[in-house]
Amino acid sequence: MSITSGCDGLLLQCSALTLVRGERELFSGLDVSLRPGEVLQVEGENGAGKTSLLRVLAGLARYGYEGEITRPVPLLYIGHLSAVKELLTPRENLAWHVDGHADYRDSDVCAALAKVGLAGYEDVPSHQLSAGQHRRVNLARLHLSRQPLWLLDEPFTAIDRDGVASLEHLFVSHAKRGGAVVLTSHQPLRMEYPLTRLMLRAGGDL
Ligand SMILES: Nc1ncnc2c1ncn2[C@@H]1O[C@H](COP(=O)(O)OP(=O)(O)OP(=O)(O)O)[C@@H](O)[C@H]1O
Repeated sequence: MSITSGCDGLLLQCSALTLVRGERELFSGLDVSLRPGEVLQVEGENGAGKTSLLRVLAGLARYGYEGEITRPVPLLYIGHLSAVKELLTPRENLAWHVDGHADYRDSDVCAALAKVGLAGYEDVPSHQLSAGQHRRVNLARLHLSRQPLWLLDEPFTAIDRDGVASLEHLFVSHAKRGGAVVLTSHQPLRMEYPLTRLMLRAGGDL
């Protein structure tokens, strides 16, 4: 995969971001910029605004915020809730996500499922999968991704220790290829790669 960034080398930029949910201002004056090769971990206690921030950065929230956000490159957002359709199999779920990209083959889909440990589960109805296997179906999208920027909300939820290590390895590979990753997580990352950390504090302090 070759990755092209914006003209100033940025994959994402937001300036003076203020986020309001309900009656509460979650934070204000937040500046974030992502360059090729960066991994940013967003931290903070429950309710601090991590999911809200990622959704705004992904362009999924149309109101409730002020500030300027520039997204010069395609991005992949994977939220913390399961996007897996229960009536479809893992193979059908992934195929649905890449629908419209004629150059993805069924073998690519199966290879992505194998990389997240789901070889042999391709055609099992998704409602028969465990919580961690559901999560892995979602995360298999990373192996098919051509988007330079990944925004991942709690990617390690329900994932076992080996799965977490594989994901960390995948993030580092993506960053080394010139991509960037923003992820939320309550747990410390163990990857041997420079990490930028952003702590959100409930009440608005950054
Ligand atoms: N649609 C909404 N309307 C009103 N308030 C909301 C909405 N979505 C989120 N909130 C509130 O915004 C705050 C931040 O929520 P958010 O989900 O971004 O936090 P978080 O840091 O991701 O939390 P967690 O670690 O528990 O996942 C919470 O107080 C939540 O109740």
